[in-house]
Amino acid sequence: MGQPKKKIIIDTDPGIDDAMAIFVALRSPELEVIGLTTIFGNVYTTLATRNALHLLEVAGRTDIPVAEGSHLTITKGTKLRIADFVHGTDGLGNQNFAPPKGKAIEQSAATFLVQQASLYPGEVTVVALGPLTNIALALELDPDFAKKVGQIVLLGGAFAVNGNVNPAAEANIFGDPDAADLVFTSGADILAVGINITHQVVLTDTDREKLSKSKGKLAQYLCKILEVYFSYHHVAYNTAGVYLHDPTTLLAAVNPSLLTYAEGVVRVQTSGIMRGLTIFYNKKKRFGEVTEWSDKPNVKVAVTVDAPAVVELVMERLMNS
Ligand SMILES: O=c1[nH]cnc2c1ncn2[C@@H]1O[C@H](CO)[C@@H](O)[C@H]1O
Repeated sequence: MGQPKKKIIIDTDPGIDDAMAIFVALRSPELEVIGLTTIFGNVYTTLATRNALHLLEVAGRTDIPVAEGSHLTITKGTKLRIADFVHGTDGLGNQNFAPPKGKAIEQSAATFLVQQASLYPGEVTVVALGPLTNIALALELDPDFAKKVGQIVLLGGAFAVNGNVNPAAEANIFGDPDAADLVFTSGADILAVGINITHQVVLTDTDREKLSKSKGKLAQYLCKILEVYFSYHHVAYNTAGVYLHDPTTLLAAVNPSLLTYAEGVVRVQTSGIMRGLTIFYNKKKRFGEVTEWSDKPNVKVAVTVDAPAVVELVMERLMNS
């Protein structure tokens, strides 16, 4: 008998790298995926829900519930920035798959998150792969959510590096900076994986070729949808490979020793030209005056990653899938 499986809920905006992360999760014996919740980001929320249901059907895991998340930011903002230019207009590499047969459950994402965290206090890990609106709504819905949730492992922020939306902001934080600031200062056990980490984790053309030789159904499926993601990286970053944002974050939840992290306070810039900027206070200086970082709870921010080990794990779990 091994360790008990870690219960996880993946909050997701699928998304090509989300699809990879979901499949890696379903192929990780350490995890029990107890639900998917959906959010806008790579696509609008309605399409994120459709894609989440579709991916579970592809993987033969329609037993896993999907709860639809917010269509608006936490401040009821409707002007959303959608990264369809990264993932294709359908979010899954312009493959125009048939609509899923299944439906989302009645509960909203926030209600589902609160319910599961209350059902299994301290045991549920939320892996947040999109803007943090649903998590912030869960915190608003239940003031004890921060205490009840086991850990929130989130893909977000650009810590001491440029963003990917603009030099200041990373896409998930930019998607809902007010929600992100609420989550970072909530007191929950948070591990943030920023693009300072995920830009080190590259799936190369050679890896993709290897994946394409796999007989696995999921590996074959991913090779199809990856084309658009590779083209975008080639043009935008001039790389012969793609960044494994979401799979890296998922694996951080499986095996935290793939990363090292620092502890301190994170605040998010919510307006102006640096909207979405994440600033980490490392607590090295004791400031004489009260700052916006004073008396806020610590979070963990990843600072190094064993990138070859992450790529190897992703490949290993997908090759036989
Ligand atoms: O250039 C980009 N603009 C917007 N979103 C992006 C870009 N590159 C990747 N992502 C998406 O945003 C998250 C990481 O920030 C990932 O989910 C990734 O798919």
